[in-house]
Amino acid sequence: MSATIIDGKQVASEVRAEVATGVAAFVERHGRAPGLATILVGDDAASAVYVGGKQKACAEVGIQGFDHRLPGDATREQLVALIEQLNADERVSGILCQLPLPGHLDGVEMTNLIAAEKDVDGLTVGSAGRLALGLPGLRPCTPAGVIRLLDHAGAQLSGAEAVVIGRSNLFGKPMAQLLLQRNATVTIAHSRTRDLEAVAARADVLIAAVGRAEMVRGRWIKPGATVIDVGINRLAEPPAGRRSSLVGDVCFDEAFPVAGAITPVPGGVGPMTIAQLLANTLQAAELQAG
Ligand SMILES: Nc1nc2c(c(=O)[nH]1)N[C@@H](CN(C=O)c1ccc(C(=O)N[C@@H](CCC(=O)O)C(=O)O)cc1)CN2
Repeated sequence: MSATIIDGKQVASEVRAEVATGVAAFVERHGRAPGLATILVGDDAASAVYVGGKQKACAEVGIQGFDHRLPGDATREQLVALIEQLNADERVSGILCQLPLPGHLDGVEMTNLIAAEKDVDGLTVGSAGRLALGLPGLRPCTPAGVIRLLDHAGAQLSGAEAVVIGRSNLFGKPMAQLLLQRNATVTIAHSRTRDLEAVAARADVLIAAVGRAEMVRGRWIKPGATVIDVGINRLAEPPAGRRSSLVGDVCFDEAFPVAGAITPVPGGVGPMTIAQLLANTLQAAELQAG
């Protein structure tokens, strides 16, 4: 038996359709659209693609986009001034600062300047604290998107052994918190974890976010496990028999015959990040409107 493929593009399009309906209702009630301001500092090619995708997605669901670009040598003061301006702008319901920032700027410090009610990335200290305490709030987009995919796949989370490989603020830590809220038994594994393979092999739900192409091999996977691949690694050319040069952190061809369900790369977790951002922007607008 081989795995069911969890189609992130399809689930993301369902989320986008729900958001479009919600935005239309918001416009009807308030006579204005929710607004999302994106900030891109520098000219990192991948970040520019992601920000472009976010702006395009806003337009498609009726959210007003504000696309702010600063040069790669922008000063801390310039970025602080922009965030403060957007915090005060009533047309802006949500603000996100695309990560990573250039090395001279501190992503944690800058993100944390975003007003709590506009923190649609869910990355400020306040949002992270609310998540850790189990209080309602805006949740980081990729982990929230993964929960939606797991629910779509019918994964049983309560009581499940969940292993998250990766401990970033952007993904691993909030992912673990969301799984804990769903009563999973959660392990966060990382580069210093002893016998990572054995830890991974315990998982009913295995989530890989390590940033190393195809590191998770088929033998690491418990038969029937749900495998979520958060990695996006661009190879010089597509692997044999594939059209895309993007691969995940999981060796898909080895995992597919062992897993019960698995996300592909591309077309798995990635599309959920932007869909969830749209949902968070609508949620933020609704909360601000009272
Ligand atoms: N402030 C933030 N910065 C970053 C975040 C974030 O959530 N907030 N996440 C990532 C990048 N990211 C969004 O910003 C993102 C990554 C991947 C995708 C996506 O749709 N991937 C596609 C493949 C696209 C390609 O061809 O490269 C897929 O997996 O199918 C969307 C958004 C880091 N920074």
